[in-house]
Amino acid sequence: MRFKDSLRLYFVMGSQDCPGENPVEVLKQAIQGGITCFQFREKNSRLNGRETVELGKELQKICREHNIPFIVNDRVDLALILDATGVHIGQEDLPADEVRRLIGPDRILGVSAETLEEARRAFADGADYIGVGPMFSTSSKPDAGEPVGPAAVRHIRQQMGHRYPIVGIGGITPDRAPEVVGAGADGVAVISAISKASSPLGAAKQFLQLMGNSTKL
Ligand SMILES: Cc1ncc(COP(=O)(O)OP(=O)(O)O)c(N)n1
Ligand SMILES: Cc1nc(C(=O)O)sc1CCOP(=O)(O)O
Ligand SMILES: [Mg+2]
Repeated sequence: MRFKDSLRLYFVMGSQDCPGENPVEVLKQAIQGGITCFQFREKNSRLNGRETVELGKELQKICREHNIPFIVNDRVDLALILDATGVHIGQEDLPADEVRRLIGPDRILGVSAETLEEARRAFADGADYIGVGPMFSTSSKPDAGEPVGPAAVRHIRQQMGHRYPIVGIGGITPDRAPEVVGAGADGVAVISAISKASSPLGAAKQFLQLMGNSTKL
């Protein structure tokens, strides 16, 4: 499977995203439901460094057992400690070209991009894929800006062509996912619609069912 195909249903989660639930169980269910990639995003959480590494190891093990790419958000140090598949960084994080140097050629590098200029720069700096968002309003990331909508994906895709992997993120629910892939994204990245669903397994299934064979422009 090409990495691009792993972006179809990209689940992003940290312990802060599933209050009252065990993140390990949430991830297991999401995998049963069919997620294709996972990002460990421990952000403003209550865990200390050691607890973060311990949780990361548990989640990484489950991903390995199911052949799911395991991406670490923001932290190159944690990605290296966990021997992660890759790392995802945003525009306010370390520069993408420096991160590429640190992680080497074989790990996956994801970079957030809102505009065509940021998208071009990300790929020039060594990104394997970009995360474009927020697609819709979101309560999972208080510092996310105004929604850029699927139109931002459409614009980047039309200008850059089909070679570049793109995932939409932010406020995406199963019923809105087809708009995002219809605009040209390879897939959707999702926190709360899976982590806070009464059944993460059912939610993941619903995403895949509704996206069906929705194709890119
Ligand atoms: C797949 C994906 N896309 C975008 C983001 C957002 O990254 P960033 O802008 O650095 O914000 P934080 O996630 O660090 O709050 C992402 N994490 N994943
Ligand atoms: C982590 C993240 N990044 C965003 C961006 O726009 O770059 S929006 C976002 C939060 C996504 O969570 P939910 O699926 O619950 O809306
Ligand atoms: Mg970040």
